[in-house]
Amino acid sequence: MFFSSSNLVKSLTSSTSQGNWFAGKFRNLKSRSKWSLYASRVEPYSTNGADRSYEGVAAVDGELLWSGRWWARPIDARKQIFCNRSLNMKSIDAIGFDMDYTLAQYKPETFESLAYVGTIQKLVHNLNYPSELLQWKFDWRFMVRGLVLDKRRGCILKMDRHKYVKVAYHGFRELSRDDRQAMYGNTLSRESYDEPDYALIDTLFSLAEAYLFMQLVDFKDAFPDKMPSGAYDYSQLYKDVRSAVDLCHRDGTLKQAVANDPSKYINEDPLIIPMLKMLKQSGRKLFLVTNSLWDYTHVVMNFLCGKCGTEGGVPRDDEWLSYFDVVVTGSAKPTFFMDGNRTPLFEVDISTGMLQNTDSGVPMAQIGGVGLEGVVLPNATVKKAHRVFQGGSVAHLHNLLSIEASSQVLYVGDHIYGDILRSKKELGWRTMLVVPELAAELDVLHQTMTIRKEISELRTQRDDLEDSLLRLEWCLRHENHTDEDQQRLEQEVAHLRKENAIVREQHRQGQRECHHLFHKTWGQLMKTGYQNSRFSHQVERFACLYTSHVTNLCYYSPNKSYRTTEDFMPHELQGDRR
Ligand SMILES: Nc1nc2c(ncn2[C@@H]2O[C@H](COP(=O)(O)O)[C@@H](O)[C@H]2O)c(=O)[nH]1
Ligand SMILES: [Mg+2]
Repeated sequence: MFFSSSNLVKSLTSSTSQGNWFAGKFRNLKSRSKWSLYASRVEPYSTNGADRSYEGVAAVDGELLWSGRWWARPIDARKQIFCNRSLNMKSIDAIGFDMDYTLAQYKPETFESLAYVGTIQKLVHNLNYPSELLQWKFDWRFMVRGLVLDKRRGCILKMDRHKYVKVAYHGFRELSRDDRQAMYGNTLSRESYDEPDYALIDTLFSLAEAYLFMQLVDFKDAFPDKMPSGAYDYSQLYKDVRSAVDLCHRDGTLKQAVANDPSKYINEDPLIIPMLKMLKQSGRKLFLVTNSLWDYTHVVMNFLCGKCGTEGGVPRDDEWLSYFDVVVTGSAKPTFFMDGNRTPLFEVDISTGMLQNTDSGVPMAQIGGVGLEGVVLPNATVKKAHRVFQGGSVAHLHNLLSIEASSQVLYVGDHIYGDILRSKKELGWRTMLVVPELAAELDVLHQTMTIRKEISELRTQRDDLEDSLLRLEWCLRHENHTDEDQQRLEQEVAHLRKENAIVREQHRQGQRECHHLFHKTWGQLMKTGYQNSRFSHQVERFACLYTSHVTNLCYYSPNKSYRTTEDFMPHELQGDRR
């Protein structure tokens, strides 16, 4: 027996008044102007490039560094370094950097478009895809990192940390909840959502190819007869796109264009040199490990660190090399980090690009490169002072840097798998992930603070309403009442059901709209509903630190002890509910 009749009446009265309160809240939230106000103020897409406009030119002389006059706490959230695993920088002897999308932030609107157009040209000219593809347009804002591409079904998915698919598109058509459930909802045979049937969109390099794949899926559905003979299924489309993209990276399509005009494709960053100087001054050894080859690395690093002004020209300048103790190009990460990797290490002659095998001493041409035209390499006088390598393994690197324990190394990269997961898992290096999308995400988080609080309150109200309803339904079914009480109960149950449906829908809609303020298709990068997204789950597991931009290191002492925020179990988040 749960209630006496008089208790029941009391509880009904309180439920009813709660219902009125909901109704008021509902009206309040129902006024769409509030949402539209936010919608109009918030850029609905996240952008890959963090907004750096607030930095100003003074940064060049170090004034904005943590040690400068302008240092202030708390640090602007967009510049903060967030900590998943405590890290005392005093124990770090060597700091390494990845180059592409870590030190060099590519401009998505130009660089990804270049990759998109180059890939289409290869599909049409090398793989017999119809020439009408050449007219296709690319929306560089559409795709985001963290999505999973289902090669067999031609779908793209966003999932939560438990690998439940929460948003799914086939081509550019969103799957209904029922279709999504039918395709991905079988809890008994949960997929790993990994290669070979799935591809993770975990680097910013993959956004253009994911977009193109979805376009091809729609195209194949609409015009199956127009596809080239081999493209009989979606997986084959994916393979073709992949090989076309791969070729763009290898044959100079992308790199020659960047070398011709770096400022068109790469954001300048006046804080790179102050950051490197500051870290070097602190006594740390600095190294660069990039998958890019020497000539391209020189172009990009020269642009970032050289004194080439804002015209986009790249005058000869070798100064960037002086900030690094060791530079490894063509590193073939993540294999570079693997235990037992026996890849030979070559020393690069930086003035000719020729390779010298460090074991046999036989000079040879750069492996894997096409030779970029118009790139001026350093002259022979500087080559003795700086050591640049190609290939090799982490064991070579540890030797070159005299590293005894891998926990003395911090590596900063952008690729969760290639840079972070392997170096952390295989080696135990400490890691920092650069997530440029974070800056825009933090902006929207800030702007939606009030609205998210209200949605969370609505969620609590929904749950309370549901509990009240379940309770009354139970009483109706299992207890004996006078006819009069029975009638009142039935009325109340009917009333609560209505209220519950309204609040439920209101909460669902509010949450959906709020998510779409982050990105109109995929929502918040780090969340799916109330759960962490698969992407943020990986960030949490493998990146000791994460931040929106590599030069945010400028705002902290190189001896800082980064400490994690407190973990919370659900029961600790009860607040004053007693
Ligand atoms: N051959 C391919 N190269 C690729 C692909 N995607 C990216 N890249 C190249 O890798 C490096 C990344 O450098 P890092 O500094 O981040 O280690 C850069 O040169 C890219 O062009 C690909 O699909 N195929
Ligand atoms: Mg990179």
